[in-house]
Formats: sequence, C-alpha cells, structure tokens
Amino acid sequence: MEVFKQLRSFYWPGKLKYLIFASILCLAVSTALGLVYPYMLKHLVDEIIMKGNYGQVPFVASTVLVVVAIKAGFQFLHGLAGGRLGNQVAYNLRKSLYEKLQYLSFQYYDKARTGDLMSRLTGDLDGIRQFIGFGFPQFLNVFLMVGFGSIMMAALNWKLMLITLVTMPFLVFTAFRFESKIHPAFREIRKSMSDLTTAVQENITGVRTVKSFARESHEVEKFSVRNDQFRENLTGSAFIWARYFPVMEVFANLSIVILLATGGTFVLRGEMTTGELLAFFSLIWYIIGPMWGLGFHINNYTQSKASGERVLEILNQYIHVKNNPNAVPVDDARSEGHVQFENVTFAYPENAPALVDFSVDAKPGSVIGLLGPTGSGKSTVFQLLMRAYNVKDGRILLDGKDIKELELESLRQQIAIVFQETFLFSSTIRNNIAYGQRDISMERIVEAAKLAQAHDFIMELPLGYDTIVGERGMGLSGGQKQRIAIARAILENPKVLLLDDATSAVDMETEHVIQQGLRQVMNGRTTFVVAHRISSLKHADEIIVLDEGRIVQRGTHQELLAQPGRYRETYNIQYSDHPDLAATRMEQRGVAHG
Ligand SMILES: Nc1ncnc2c1ncn2[C@@H]1O[C@H](COP(=O)(O)OP(=O)(O)OP(=O)(O)O)[C@@H](O)[C@H]1O
Repeated sequence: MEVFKQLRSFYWPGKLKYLIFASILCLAVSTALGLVYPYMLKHLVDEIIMKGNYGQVPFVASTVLVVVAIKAGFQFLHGLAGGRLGNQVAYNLRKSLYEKLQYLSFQYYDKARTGDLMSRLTGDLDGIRQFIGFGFPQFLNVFLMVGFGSIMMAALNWKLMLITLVTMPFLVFTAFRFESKIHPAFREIRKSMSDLTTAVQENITGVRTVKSFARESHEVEKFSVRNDQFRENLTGSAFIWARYFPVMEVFANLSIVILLATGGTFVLRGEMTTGELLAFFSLIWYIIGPMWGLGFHINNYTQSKASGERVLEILNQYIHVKNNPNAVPVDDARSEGHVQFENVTFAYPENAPALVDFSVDAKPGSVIGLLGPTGSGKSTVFQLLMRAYNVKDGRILLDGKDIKELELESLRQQIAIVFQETFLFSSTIRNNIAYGQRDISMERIVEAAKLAQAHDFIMELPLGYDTIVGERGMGLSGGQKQRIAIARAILENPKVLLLDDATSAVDMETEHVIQQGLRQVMNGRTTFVVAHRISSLKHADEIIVLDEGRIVQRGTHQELLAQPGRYRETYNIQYSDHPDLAATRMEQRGVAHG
C-alpha cells in the first residue's frame, strides 16, 4: 500500500475523493441489491411453489425486474464515477510526470532511456488509471460481497455456513501465495516491456544508420533477444497462474460439494427448507465468486503497484541542479554578460575530470575561442556555464555573481547556445526559429534568419517559413539545420552566446558569410566559440587551447601563431596545401588576418 500512499496527492485532493466514495457506494448498493435474488428464490420455492400460491408470481417477477433496473442504474453510476476518477488521476499523473521530466537534470538524461520513459508514461500510467478507477472499488467489493453474503447465510443457517466455508482459509492462503509470486513476475514483465519499447524507439531513431550499414538482420536479431525475454517473462507469469488457479478452483468447488452434501442432509432431516437450500446455493457464489476473483484482483493490484513504483521512481527522482533557496534572478537590464571561470575542475559522475583548473575572464562583449582535440573538454565549458551540472571545485561567475546563486531559468535566459548537433522539433521552420517565444513578429524571425544565412534557402522551400520540418529536422541538410539553430539563438537576444562547432556542417564559403552575420550579432555580447577551423577562431579576443581538460595554450591568434604548439600545428595542417593561397583568399574575402 506504500506505493498508493505516496500517490495519494493524485487521487485524493478536492472532488476526487468524493468520486472514490461515489464509485464505492454505488458498487456497494448494487452488491446489496444482488441479495434480493436469493431471497426471492427462497420465497418462490417455499411460499409460492410449495404452497401453490401461483398468483404471487407476477409480483415476484416484477420485484426482480425493478431490482434489476435499480441495480443496473447503480452499476452505471459506479462506472461513470470510476471512469471519471481514473481519467482524472491519469491526467494529474501525466501532467506531473511531464513537468518532472522538464526539470530533471542533465545528469538524469545522461542515463535515461527514451523508450523506458515512454512506457512509464503510457503503459504504467494506464495500469494505475485502471486500478484506481475500477480495480480498487472492485477489490473492496470483494469484502462487501463476502460480508453481506455471510450475514445472510448466517441468518439462513449459521451451522451450514460454517461447514461450507471450511475450505475458504485455504483458498485465501493460496490467493496470497499467488500474489507473492506474481508481483515480481509482473515487475519483470514491465521491465522487459520497456526494454522492448526502447529497442523499437532506438531502431526508428537510428533507422538511417541501420539501413546504410545494411544491419537490418542484426537489428532483427537484437530485437529477437528482447522479444524472447518478454515472451519468457509472460510465459513465466502464465505458469504461475496455471499453477495456482486450479488449486483455487479445487478449494472453491470443494465448498459446493460440502454444501450439497450437508445442505441436502439438513433438508432431508427437516432442519431447513428446500427454498433455504436454494437461496444458500445461490448465496455461496457471493463468497466463492470474490474469493475466486481474488487472484484476479490481486493480480490487478500488483500490476498497478509495479506500475506505481515505476512512475514514482521518476516523480521521486532527485533533481541535481535546482535553484538555491536564496537564488536571485539575473537583472535583465543590468546584465552585461561578464563571464568568469575561476579554477574550475569538473568530472562527470564516475568519470575522470573533463576540465582541470580552468580559468577565463570573458569581459562583456569579448569573444573567447576554444580549440582542442575531441574529448578535451570544450563542450563541458558550455555545459557548466549553463549550469547543466553543478561545479564543486572552483566557481563560475556571471557579472560577478556565482551562477549557483542565480535563478536557473533567468541564468539560462541570458545564454543562447548553438549545439554541435542541431535538434529541430516537428513543426514549422518559423516555430523552430521562434522556439518557445510568444509574440515574436515575423520581421524579427526573418531578420534572424537572414543573419544566420538561412533566409534564402527557407524561401526556396515550397511553403517557406511555414514548411514543416520532419522529426529532428529530417528533410534538411546538416548545414541548413545549423543555420536554423543559429537563427534561433540570434532571436533569443542573449547576453552570452555559445557556439559549439556551430558552423561545422556548412561549407567554408557559407561559414564565412555566417560569420559576418554573427559578428554583427556578437557585437555587445560575450561569445564563446568552439571550432575546429582556425578561420572561425582567429578573431577571438582570446583563444584557449585545451588538451585532456587542461589549458595548454592561451592568447590571441597572432600570439599563438608565434609560439610552437598545438595551435600553430593546427593552423599549418589546415593551410598546408596552399598556405599563401589560403591567406590571399581570406584577404580577398575581407577576412583580415590577425
Ligand atoms: N554527459 C557526459 N557524461 C559523462 N562523460 C561525459 C559527458 N559528456 C562528456 N563527457 C566526457 O568528458 C570529456 C570531455 O568531453 P567534451 O564533450 O567536453 O569534449 P569536447 O572537447 O567538446 O569534444 P568534441 O570536440 O568531440 O565535442 C570526454 O572525455 C567525454 O567523454
């Protein structure tokens, strides 16, 4: 029950608890009305058939008819209340889960699997909806039926009741044993289901890689393993069912045998009437039915308990990066974009340090270039500045304030980043550029697109800015996607601009034009540029060369060219074919040296 206690805030607040009461009450009334049948049966046999009072038959029949109609009415109300309750609970849970997913830290997403999360948000949520809406009232109804049935049976003949129900403890014991076995089995089923979903999701996401490497059969094989596992888990649970249900059936039927033998003897001895025995016989299902169904209800309960655990796991997930209690918002009007890293050393969880003793003082409006081999920590600088992770050694300051003391949202609003890999939403190009910003005029979107050199190619598309780009921007080239991402960052009008290899996918010519546009944009903003091409870095106020997380060189383009080291080596490699020609071309394009 601990799981449902923890989920209480989703089904108890406000009117919801009244829906629970209404649903249970309607079911209870409907169950109580069911007791009229055995009573009518007894009356029919003892008072009408035995005594030949056939004139009462229409009365009995119409009573049963009225009872059936009222019972159906209450069952309808139970369904209505249960349905509304379940849907509202699922709605509340879905909302909270989605909200939680928005605020979970990068650290969580480093390990999270999309398919698994999807299965929690769909399958598991539905399990909880079903149980809270219907499973739970039905479960309570078991006790009501047993209670009502026992009272009426005891009123008819308490001795017969005790004898008949002698097998019930065995039935209950078996039902509980069954529960203890089936719960872990269901947990496994849910887990393998999410493995399966993950496999499908990853396969669809990576379909281009799969096809281009002709690895379809490899994927089918990989999927088969998970599919086998899922089947085995289902078979395992079916085996548990198969083992326990016949045992429960035997105990249930034993009760009926005992009832027939003992009850028959009682009637022959004149200790009870035939009508009473028939009423008893019909009543026994009030006890056996729920006991029989106990397995099903327990099953339902354990499934939703397993689902509840998986949903709670997300809801209770620790958020590593969040606002400090005394966090202050960044004053938009006063923010200058002065970024300082002071002796920052950082390691991703369970990893070697990605950045060691990193310091930089990026004055407002300055441009800092970052160069270094892959894995040297360049992107980590960006991640830390956005406070994707918390820094423990050293400090990062924005306008002299430790970013840990600033409100996270307002900090990130000061920063716009163009990632190495562009992510576009399945929406129009206009919405992708204006992502999340309301009341943005079309003029500003077009202006940003022009600066990012995206306007021309967008206008060539049949629907222009209203063209819907496919999932993750399918249908656009890498360079086109990057330019849309740059336009998005420009529109953000940030104080700090982070360009993480933002022009890697465009040709040199386009890069040069984008950079001219960017230079206009960078004016008055602090910019960090990660690039592998010297041409993207040479105008930076300071260039930092990283290797294995450590700063190995720093200075301006000219200073770094003048000293031996990685920067000059990179320069020589990039301009080695025709160093003079390269230089001349640059001059011609107006990219002044140094
Ligand atoms: N989310 C993460 N979790 C764990 N380790 C990470 C994570 N991101 C990066 N790393 C590790 O941190 C180190 C620095 O990575 P980073 O992405 O900063 O390098 P980079 O210089 O930007 O490389 P590239 O030029 O290839 O983008 C690498 O060893 C990398 O494996």
